[in-house]
Amino acid sequence: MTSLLLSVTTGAGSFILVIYLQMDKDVQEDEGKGEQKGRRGKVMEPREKTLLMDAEGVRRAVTRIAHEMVEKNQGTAELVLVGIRRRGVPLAERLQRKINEIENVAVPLGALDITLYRDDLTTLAEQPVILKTEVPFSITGKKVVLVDDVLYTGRTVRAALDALMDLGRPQSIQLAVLLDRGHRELPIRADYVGKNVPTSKKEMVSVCVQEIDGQDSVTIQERM
Ligand SMILES: O=P(O)(O)OC[C@H]1O[C@H](OP(=O)(O)OP(=O)(O)O)[C@H](O)[C@@H]1O
Ligand SMILES: O=c1cc[nH]c(=O)[nH]1
Repeated sequence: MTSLLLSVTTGAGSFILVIYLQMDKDVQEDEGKGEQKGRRGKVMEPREKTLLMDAEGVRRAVTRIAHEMVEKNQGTAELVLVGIRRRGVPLAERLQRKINEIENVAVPLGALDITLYRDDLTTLAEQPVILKTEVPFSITGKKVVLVDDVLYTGRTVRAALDALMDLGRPQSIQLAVLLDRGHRELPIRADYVGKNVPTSKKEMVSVCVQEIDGQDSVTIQERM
């Protein structure tokens, strides 16, 4: 309850007038509890997560991309997969397994850490964690498919291209991502996309994979 104190002076003297203001019942009851309320007193959840892909959706996207890769490259000759750490790596492993199911061929698989190639390396507040780059085969002359979970500004992929070029001279480089959320800052596009999702820059997309996060999902929410 909110009250208003008014000092009133009349011919009969001065007195204090107390006016009690009636508020929306649900606002009134929750007053002082520190929760964020809407105009009608309802608790607002501006950072609510929305599910964009569940485990089944992720599985279907990986299966479709594997088929598209085989189709586009007319088989698996000279094809190699390189996942960008961290979540691009388990996705690349799944694509490798799927391609094996389709073509009965185990295409070579590598993992790339792009940290030292990031264009914001010198401005990072914390000491960056450098993970291992493991590409145990020559990429020279190969059709490399880079794999990552999210494509946003394109800066991670730019760094990955530089990291790859330091390893050899591929015949071509293609890009596969589970989710493309737009807002590119560089002239980069994906050859294979699990799902295109128009987003606002205020939003954050999170990909979870079983191997790292204990479940497969893609969610979107407002940034904190
Ligand atoms: O197109 P971009 O603007 O570069 O964004 C995409 C990258 O952002 C995420 O990685 P992040 O740098 O957040 O690190 P993470 O792999 O540890 O999640 C994601 O895994 C992509 O690699
Ligand atoms: O929303 C985003 C942007 C970059 N990287 C992500 O993983 N999510």
